[in-house]
Amino acid sequence: MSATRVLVLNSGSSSVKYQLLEMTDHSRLASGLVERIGEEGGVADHTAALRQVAAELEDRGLGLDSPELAAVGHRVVHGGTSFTEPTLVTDAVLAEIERLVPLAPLHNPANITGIKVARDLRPDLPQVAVFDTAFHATIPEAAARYAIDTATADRYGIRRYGFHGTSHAYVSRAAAALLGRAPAEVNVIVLHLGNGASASAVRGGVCVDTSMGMTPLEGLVMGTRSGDIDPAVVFHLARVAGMDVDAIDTLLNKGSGLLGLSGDNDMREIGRRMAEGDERARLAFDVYVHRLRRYVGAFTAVLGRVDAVVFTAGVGENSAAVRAAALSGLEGLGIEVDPVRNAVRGSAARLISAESSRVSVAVVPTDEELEIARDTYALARG
Ligand SMILES: Nc1ncnc2c1ncn2[C@@H]1O[C@H](COP(=O)(O)OP(=O)(O)O)[C@@H](O)[C@H]1O
Ligand SMILES: CC(=O)OP(=O)(O)O
Ligand SMILES: [Mg+2]
Repeated sequence: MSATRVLVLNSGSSSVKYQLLEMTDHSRLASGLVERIGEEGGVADHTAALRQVAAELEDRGLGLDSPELAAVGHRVVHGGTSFTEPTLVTDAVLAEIERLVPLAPLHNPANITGIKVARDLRPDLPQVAVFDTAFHATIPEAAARYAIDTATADRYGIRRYGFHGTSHAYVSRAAAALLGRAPAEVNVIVLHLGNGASASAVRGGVCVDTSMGMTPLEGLVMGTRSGDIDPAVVFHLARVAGMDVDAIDTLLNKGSGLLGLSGDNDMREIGRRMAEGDERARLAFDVYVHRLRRYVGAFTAVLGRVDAVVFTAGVGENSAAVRAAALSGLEGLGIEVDPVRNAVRGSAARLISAESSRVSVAVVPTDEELEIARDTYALARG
């Protein structure tokens, strides 16, 4: 029996998502989610969560001991400058991912635990790390550098890395396919709007800019993260409000964004409240879409010529209101959304631009797990 299956593990700060994929036809054999890790009513920690994943697969006759399993692919959020491609995990690779923990304290520790548990269960199996940052490694220095002292920046790894790379890679390719063209021929702005959110500018299949920075805090307004903010706000909160660094970190990462503005981090809830005339919800929505429009303008300038603006992830795939509002008034940039097409719901990649729009506007469902599985399988097969 040949091994043609890949298990994908996406360990987040408080959840573990998994998918088991058959790579000959890309069918999904199993998928699931363990939530509320470390919270009341949830499992104790990531080790317990991963053991639960293994047990769930075992119960369905799809356990990690299956000879059909070719490899395990792990989403690793931060690869720093060390990892720009999917990488077979060795002790040295694991040590380097650990060294990068200060750059992604919420994410990398969970990813490391996932790798260790899977390796303990199947030491003979290739474990592959697929990095959120890798697709952004092509961003030129002019866009990746922050304008701070170069020696300090280099010493502490301070630069733009970018995240959600597997999604930006998958979606920019799928958008080219939707336009019936090769990725090398098209310039695309991808708007990945999930709980975390980021925009990227992709020129001919190569990423040239992105909104997230050294960490996943910069850029767009997110569910609980502020996105762009004057860095002096941090000094002000420390000096005037007397907050310590950890409290400010928590405020900006977990208590800001839609949640901070309105009390709700879920765009569906914002929509419901807006329909009832709730002004805080309206303001949160307006701040969210204003930031999006700003990045579309900026990345239009970065790319020079834009063939498509593409919406993806939970909000991007489902919220016609966000899509319409974010791109309203951009006729001058050749961007026009067709209201009827935009209102159509569905799970397929689709165009929502008007006939007269110079730039195509599309909705393309993302599939980070499939992208990770493909990268993993390619590497495991050698
Ligand atoms: N029908 C919908 N309308 C508006 N927003 C939606 C809808 N369905 C899901 N969302 C939003 O998608 C977000 C989650 O996106 P998702 O890509 O699943 O997140 P994650 O980053 O956790 O993978 C939620 O905050 C939710 O507000
Ligand atoms: C990097 C990042 O923001 O990931 P997520 O959207 O899963 O929080
Ligand atoms: Mg997601």
